[in-house]
Amino acid sequence: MCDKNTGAAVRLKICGLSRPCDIDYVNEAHPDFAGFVVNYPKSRRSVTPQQLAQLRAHLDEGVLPVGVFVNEAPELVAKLLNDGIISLAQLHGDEDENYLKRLRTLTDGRLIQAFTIRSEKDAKLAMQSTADYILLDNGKGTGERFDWRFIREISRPWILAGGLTPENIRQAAESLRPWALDLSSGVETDGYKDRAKILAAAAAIRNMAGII
Ligand SMILES: O=C(O)c1ccccc1NCC(=O)[C@H](O)[C@H](O)COP(=O)(O)O
Repeated sequence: MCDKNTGAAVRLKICGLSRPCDIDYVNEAHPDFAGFVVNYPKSRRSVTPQQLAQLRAHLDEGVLPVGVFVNEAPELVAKLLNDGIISLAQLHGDEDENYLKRLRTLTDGRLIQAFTIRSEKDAKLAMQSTADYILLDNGKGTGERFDWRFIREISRPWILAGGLTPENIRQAAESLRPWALDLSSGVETDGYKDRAKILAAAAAIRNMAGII
């Protein structure tokens, strides 16, 4: 069975929020998910768990906060889920099935596992994840697409990420029919989230409702 996103509108995730004004922008645009890169100083988008809690407190109900983690201690990921600071955890490092198993003993929270897609084999491997959702990406917020030809049959809900912009998400949604689209660099200007681009992405998604 090819479980593409048939019928239902595609969901939108805006990722890499780090400033109070970024929260204002997503509260105005109302995507389905708002992503925060947590405890990963190599990223200019990284926030501490304390900053995450402060930012998240101002997020509108209905925009679900997602913590993005790179090889984080499962205890911290579980605590943020169990305390309701985040609604989902996105695992964006080298987390394996043992890591997921350990995390499942600590929390019932929903998990997204990210995969870097460099070949058809990578895409096939992603299908085997026991996470609730898989996210297919070009890396870690690189702003670049992976080769979409590597994606064939996807028999589970999946999130498309990497190099998406307000201008190309319609084509992406129509041709690949993912469950959700994830944008970060594509809604930034000079390295910061851009209100107009976030609103344009949300408008593009709304205009697609009923089309894909
Ligand atoms: O954004 C980062 O800096 C980052 C760092 C470490 C792990 C993940 C990270 N980003 C994940 C995302 O922002 C999205 O899931 C996705 O990669 C979108 O990327 P982009 O191509 O920039 O739109």
